[in-house]
Amino acid sequence: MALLEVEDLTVRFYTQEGVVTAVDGLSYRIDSGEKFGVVGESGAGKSVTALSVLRLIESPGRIESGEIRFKGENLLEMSEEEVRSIRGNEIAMIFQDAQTALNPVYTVGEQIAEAIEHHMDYGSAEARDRTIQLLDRVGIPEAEERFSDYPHEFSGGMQQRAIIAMALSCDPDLIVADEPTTALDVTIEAQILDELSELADDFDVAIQLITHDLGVIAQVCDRVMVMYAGKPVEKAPVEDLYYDPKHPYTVGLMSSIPRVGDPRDRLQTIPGTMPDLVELPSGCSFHPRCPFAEEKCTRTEPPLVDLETDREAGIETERAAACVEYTEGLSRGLDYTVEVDGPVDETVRQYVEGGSRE
Ligand SMILES: Nc1ncnc2c1ncn2[C@@H]1O[C@H](COP(=O)(O)OP(=O)(O)OP(=O)(O)O)[C@@H](O)[C@H]1O
Repeated sequence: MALLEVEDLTVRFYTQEGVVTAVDGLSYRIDSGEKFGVVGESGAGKSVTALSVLRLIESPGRIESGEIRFKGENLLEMSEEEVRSIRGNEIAMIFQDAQTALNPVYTVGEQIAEAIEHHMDYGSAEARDRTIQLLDRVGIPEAEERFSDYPHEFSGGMQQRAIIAMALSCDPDLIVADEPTTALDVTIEAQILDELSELADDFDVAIQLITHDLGVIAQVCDRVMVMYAGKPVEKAPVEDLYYDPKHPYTVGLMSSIPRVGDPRDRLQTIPGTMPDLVELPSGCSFHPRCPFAEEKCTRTEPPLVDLETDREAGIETERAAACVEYTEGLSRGLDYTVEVDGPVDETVRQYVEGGSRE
């Protein structure tokens, strides 16, 4: 059984500008111990998806429909109390901004130990020992001494490590990590991603990793879902996505990953911006930005198609894409080639060695 199954999830925000459909009929699954990536530009609906899984959508937002099954139980039908006991316990979260996750008036160690005492029913000495072990395990040197440091005495990278320790402290089954390393220096980012990936294996915890950066996905994830304007446009095992992307938007995201020896000194981005979610373009939402778009793309909204069965993709799908090419067929087809130099999971490291991000 999958650990998490999201089925046909729709989330809307009722704003003064109109009704924003931030997530639209989204389905996916994450298996136990699996590292699942969600990627897309700003406004794709990645964070809203993550907040839905934690049942943290607040007014003016509303989960309109769908099911979110965690270990077979629909989170959307649970009482607030039941959800609270799952949150932070069986499902932990890591957000981008360490400052909001760590309370400045308590020491780092106290905060983690308190979470352990609260969720795991440990005594204070045991909780302290476990905290020190965890701080050490996430790569904080002299963990015993650093237990009594305040958050401001930690560097940004160390704060993020402490947050990872906090997330792991209650032995969760799933960690939802939303842009966990975006605020960090590129070299530190690569180190922390490596460790996160290793820790997930060691602790047998699944990860839903949210990022706008396919290089980050490459370093950590097994499978990936690419989102655009609230919908999945492609789902694939990470290697397949890199070597053989099926959706033009994925190809656009890939061209913004720098590579070693690449003469470009700035990231290429996909021309145009994410559409207004109150009023999406007709047909395929990506068509105004798609270099392969034809007239028919303005008429038909392509469903996510399972590329192995040619049927509409369900939550179990391994390889799927939502492009007119896979339903009606484009008259000129999708004409691109992809060149990947070296193993996929070294992409990030290569570019760290190759130069700076800007
Ligand atoms: N509190 C809110 N009020 C109104 N609209 C919201 C709210 N939160 C999200 N939205 C809408 O949902 C859309 C998707 O937001 P979401 O944060 O999930 O995007 P994202 O893919 O995570 O991008 P980012 O990387 O910028 O966080 C936003 O563009 C916005 O229109």
